[in-house]
Amino acid sequence: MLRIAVPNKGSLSETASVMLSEAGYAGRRDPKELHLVDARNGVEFFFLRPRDIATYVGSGALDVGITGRDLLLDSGSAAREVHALDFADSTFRFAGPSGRFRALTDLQGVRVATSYPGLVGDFLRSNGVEAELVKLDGAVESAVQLGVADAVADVVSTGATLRKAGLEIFGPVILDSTAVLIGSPEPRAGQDTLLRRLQGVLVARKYVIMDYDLPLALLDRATEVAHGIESPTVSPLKDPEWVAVRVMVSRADTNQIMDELYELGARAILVSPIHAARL
Ligand SMILES: Nc1ncnc2c1ncn2[C@@H]1O[C@H](COP(=O)(O)OP(=O)(O)OP(=O)(O)O)[C@@H](O)[C@H]1O
Ligand SMILES: O=P(O)(O)OC[C@H]1O[C@H](OP(=O)(O)OP(=O)(O)O)[C@H](O)[C@@H]1O
Ligand SMILES: [Mg+2]
Repeated sequence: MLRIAVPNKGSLSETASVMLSEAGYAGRRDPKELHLVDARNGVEFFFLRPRDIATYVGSGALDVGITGRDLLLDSGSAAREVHALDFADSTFRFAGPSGRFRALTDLQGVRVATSYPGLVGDFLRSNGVEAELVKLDGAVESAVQLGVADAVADVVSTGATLRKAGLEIFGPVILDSTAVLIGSPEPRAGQDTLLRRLQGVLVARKYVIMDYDLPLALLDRATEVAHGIESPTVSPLKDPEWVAVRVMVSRADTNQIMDELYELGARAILVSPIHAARL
């Protein structure tokens, strides 16, 4: 049985569970449940703190897990990133009081508060900067105001938390992070099925199906507007001068593509969601 680590709390927990459920796996009924056997799918779930997941997977105790790329790198564990899962996107940045710091080198000799000392320590070392790391558990943005640090290094999404604390981003991007599927150093049996299922969920979220009718003579030009993943499906209509076309398009581009196809001469353009996919 494939043993899968899933975040039990925090920013990653809900979306990770929704993705697994869309991928056809059983979900826990009680949020306090720590272990769940899904015999039908041949997998076992362990609900753990996201920060600990890389440790379990890297040691080989569990086969795969869902965590943040930033947490994986911070852990220093031997687990590897298998695939990005495209949620909980964030950047990891340095920030300080407005105008106080400009460049990374300004951090030489100062106190930097973070809950990710592994990640930040590695970054500073590899850039030849020596700073004193102040390890905190969370709410790192308050550290400057409260006088325990001169700057912070933390997760930034909208930037609202930094702004409220009177801090300003400076220096290079430490990391672009997202939720990731991680695996133990040696790939495990059953891992590929989980990966394919999760990829199917990502495709279903990212793409829609577009159907439209079109004069056959315009097919090449319509294919330039929406070429699909491989090639559009083209079916005959009763009128021999017209065809029905089916193509996958990016959800984000849907309306722009509909406008362009309509301008070209396509009619009866219909868009439907994809519930599941295996490409
Ligand atoms: N505001 C945010 N937007 C996007 N991703 C975030 C945000 N906050 C945290 N993350 C991501 O979530 C992961 C951290 O998970 P964690 O469980 O610590 O979340 P949390 O909400 O901070 O929970 P906790 O309150 O227990 O610290 C990291 O990968 C981080 O990049
Ligand atoms: O850029 P923003 O959209 O404001 O989001 C970033 C904030 O969100 C997270 O905090 P969280 O709420 O998880 O609290 P924590 O710092 O105590 O973990 C993160 O640690 C930042 O503080
Ligand atoms: Mg947090």
